[in-house]
Amino acid sequence: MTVIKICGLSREADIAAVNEAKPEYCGFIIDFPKSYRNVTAEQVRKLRTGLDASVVPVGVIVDRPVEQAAMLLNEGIVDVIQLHGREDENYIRRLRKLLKCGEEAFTDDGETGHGDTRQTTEIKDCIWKAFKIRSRKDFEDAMTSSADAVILDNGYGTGETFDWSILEDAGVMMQEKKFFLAGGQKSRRK
Ligand SMILES: O=C(O)c1ccccc1N[C@@H]1O[C@H](COP(=O)(O)O)[C@@H](O)[C@H]1O
Repeated sequence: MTVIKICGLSREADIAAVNEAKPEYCGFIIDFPKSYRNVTAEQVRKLRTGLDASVVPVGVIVDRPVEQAAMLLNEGIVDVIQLHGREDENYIRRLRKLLKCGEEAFTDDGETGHGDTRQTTEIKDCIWKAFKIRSRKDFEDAMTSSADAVILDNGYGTGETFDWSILEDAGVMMQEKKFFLAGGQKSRRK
């Protein structure tokens, strides 16, 4: 299944545009001042109130403390966190432990302690990890990540694609892991 994320929202006009386009996800670049799309968590909290409920908000962070990543999810500022720096497997493990949803022990029949029937996947698919792809090895390493989804990207919002020929014949691997192809996406790209 193909899903779309529109990233870099910072103004109410961006929210209005996303509400019209209705991608599955939209992204906010949080506390990364080098980006002209940079916003604070407080701005996201406010912008989110105007977001259509069908669009899932994603917080994009770069090498921020793990406690901040957990706070953004636990306080419901965003529903998904996209780790776009040098965060490693240890970081992802620590983040999972800090998540409130992680405390909601699932019973054997897959229900939470609150008696609701949410599926495990809905609750846990909230950690994405971005990888800068320069070689086949970069791609293969990305596919072994314990993140719930991986972002295959050229860099930090450069607006440019990486060499997609690296993914040639990778069909089977790409069926085993949720991934996003990022960087320089154009509506008419084939
Ligand atoms: O968009 C940014 O400014 C940005 C800054 C720091 C880290 C990630 C950033 N964006 C993410 O990068 C990819 C590709 O974006 P683009 O197509 O190159 O603009 C995307 O996932 C954004 O979320």
